[in-house]
Amino acid sequence: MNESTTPTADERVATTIDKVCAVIPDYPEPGIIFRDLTPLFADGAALREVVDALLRRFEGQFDVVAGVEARGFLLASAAAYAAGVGVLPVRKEGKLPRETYAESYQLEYGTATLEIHRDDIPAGARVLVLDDILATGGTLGAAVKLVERAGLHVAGIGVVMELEGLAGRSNLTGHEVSALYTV
Ligand SMILES: O=P(O)(O)OC[C@H]1O[C@H](OP(=O)(O)OP(=O)(O)O)[C@H](O)[C@@H]1O
Ligand SMILES: Nc1ncnc2[nH]cnc12
Repeated sequence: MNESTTPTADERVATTIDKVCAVIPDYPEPGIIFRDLTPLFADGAALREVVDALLRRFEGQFDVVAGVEARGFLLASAAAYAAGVGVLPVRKEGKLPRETYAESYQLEYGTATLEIHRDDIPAGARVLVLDDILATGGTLGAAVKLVERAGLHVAGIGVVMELEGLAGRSNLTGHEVSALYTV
């Protein structure tokens, strides 16, 4: 908390996230503490608060918003609409019909591959990459590599929640990473 008694916008958004996030032990497998943000997405005021907070941190620094399938799509399309820019969908493998770049990665509970179309966004565009959670950073690390392989510039990375103990930032060195809430 800051020194005055009035919480800042960032403190308020962190309180909102803390209040609405559901914590599910042993999902999807034993030993994982799953942080479920669907109650946040279901709450119009909370959704607006987090999207506005993410946009505030990167105002004027991006031309397009990338969202990582699936939960990142919810944030990216809302943010892109509010900022008046387009969306770059970073998809799980096998969903995009034209030529793609692909990157495989590990996450807290498995492995996967992400893809983007090679030519959806003009080279040189500044991309804000959004997702709900930064855990090991495997997912966002792969998304960043894809954006760069497409000749685009990563303007920054925004997440609602960072699971600090998993050191995901180590997969994202050299990039500005902003988390609204850290646990
Ligand atoms: O930092 P990491 O260890 O890579 O984990 C974070 C990723 O895990 C979750 O996605 P998930 O792959 O479960 O897919 P979903 O969005 O389709 O549920 C989450 O939405 C992030 O994208
Ligand atoms: N612990 C976790 N909770 C929710 N989503 C995740 N993605 C990776 N790890 C996660």
